[in-house]
Amino acid sequence: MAEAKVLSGAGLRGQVAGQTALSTVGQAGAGLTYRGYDVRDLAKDAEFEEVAYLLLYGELPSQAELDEYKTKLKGQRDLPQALKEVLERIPVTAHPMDVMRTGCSVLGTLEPELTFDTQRDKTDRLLAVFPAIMCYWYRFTHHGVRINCTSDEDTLGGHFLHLLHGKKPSALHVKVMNVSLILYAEHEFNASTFTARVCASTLSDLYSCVTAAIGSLRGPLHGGANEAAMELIERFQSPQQATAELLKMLERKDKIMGFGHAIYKESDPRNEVIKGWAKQLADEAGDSVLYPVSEAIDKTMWEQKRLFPNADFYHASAYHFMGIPTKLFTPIFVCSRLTGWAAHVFEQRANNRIIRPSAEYVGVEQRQFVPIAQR
Ligand SMILES: CCC(=O)SCCNC(=O)CCNC(=O)[C@H](O)C(C)(C)COP(=O)(O)OP(=O)(O)OC[C@H]1O[C@@H](n2cnc3c(N)ncnc32)[C@H](O)[C@@H]1OP(=O)(O)O
Ligand SMILES: O=C([O-])CC(=O)C(=O)O
Repeated sequence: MAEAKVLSGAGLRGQVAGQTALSTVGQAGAGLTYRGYDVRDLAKDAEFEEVAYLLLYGELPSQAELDEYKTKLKGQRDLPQALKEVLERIPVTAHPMDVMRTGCSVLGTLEPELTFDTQRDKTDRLLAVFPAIMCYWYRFTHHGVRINCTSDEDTLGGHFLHLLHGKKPSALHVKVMNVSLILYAEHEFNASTFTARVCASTLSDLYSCVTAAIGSLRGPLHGGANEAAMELIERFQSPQQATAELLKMLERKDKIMGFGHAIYKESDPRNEVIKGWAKQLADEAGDSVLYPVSEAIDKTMWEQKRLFPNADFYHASAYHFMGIPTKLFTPIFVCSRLTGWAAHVFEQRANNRIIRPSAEYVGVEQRQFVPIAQR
C-alpha cells in the first residue's frame, strides 16, 4: 500500500503550498483519490467523461447528466479552419507537445476566455478538441492527409484512436484508453498543475494556464517519462539483455525513466491498473518481447534500487500495443490532465491570492556599481 514519503529539502518537497479538495496522493489507504473516490474504482467502473465531470463540476453525474455532457463534448470536436491552417504550418519535425501547446494557445486567440464565468465551457471545448489538434497535425504532416476532425465515437478515447488510425477502434482499445485517461486525470500539486495554479493566481486566462502547464508536463522528469520509457524498452531484444544493460546504466547512475516518484514511497497505485491492461494488450498482440522486457526492467529496478514503476512505465507498452506512435504518448496525457489542471484553476480562482514565495539569497554581498568605462 502506498504511503506518504518523509520529505525535505529542495524542490519544495514536503511544503504545503495551498489547499485542494480535488485529490489526495500517497495518503495511507487508497493511495490516490479524486474528490474522495479511489482511482482504482473509477478506472474499473467509470467512463473518463464521468471522471471529467466529477473533477470539473464537483460530483459524479447522473446517467442523464452524463449523456448530456457527452453530447455537448461530441458536438464541439471540430477545429476552426484558422486553427487547422496554423497546424498545417507546424513542421513535421516539431514535437507533438509543442503542437499541443501552440494549438491551445491559438484557440485562445480565436475563442478567448473573456470572463471567468465561461471557464467550464472553455474547458469542455478544449477537452473536445485536443484529440483533433494532435491528430490533425500528425496525419497532415506525416501522411499528407487532411482528416475529418469529427467522428461518431461515443468516448473521447475512442474518438482519439479513430482520428489517429482513420478507422473504428476495437472495444478493448477503447476500454484501455478510457482507463488510461482516468488514471492520468488528476494528481494534486504535481509540477504541471502547480504551474497552472501559479498562472491562475495572477488572474490570467484559462488558455494561458493550460499552455503553461503543457510546457511543464513535456519534460522527461514529468509527463515526458512515458516516451522516454518506451525508448528504453525498445532498445532490448530479450529480458536477459534488458537486465544486463540496466545494471550497467545503474552503475553509471543513469536515471531510468518511468521509475520513482516524488511523493509515493513504495508503489504508484496507477501502475497495477495499467500494468494489467498492458499485459492483456501484449497477449492480444501475441507479443513475446516488449512486455517481458518491461517486466525484467521492473524487477531489476526493485532489486537494485527499491524503485517501482510509476504511472508512466507500463503506459509506454500499453500505448505501443494500440499502435500509437511514441511521440504522441505525452500529448494523450495532456488530453486527460486538462481536467485536473482546469479544476485546479477554478479552485485557485475561487479563493485566490497571488502565489509568490520567497527565495533564500545565496549571491554576493551588496557592492558598489562601477560605470562601464572604469571596469
Ligand atoms: C505519471 C507522471 C509523472 O510525472 S511520474 C514521474 C515521471 N518521471 C520519471 O519517471 C523520471 C524518472 N524519475 C525521477 O527522475 C524521479 O524519481 C522523480 C520522479 C523526478 C522524483 O524525484 P525525487 O523526488 O527527487 O526522487 P527521490 O528523492 O525519491 O530520489 C531518491 C534517489 O533515487 C534516485 N532516483 C530516483 N528516481 C530514479 C530513477 N528513475 N532512476 C534512477 N535513480 C533514481 C535519485 O537520483 C536519488 O538518488 P540520490 O539519493 O541522489 O543518490
Ligand atoms: O505527482 C507528481 O509529481 C507526478 C505525477 O505522478 C503526476 O502528475 O501524475
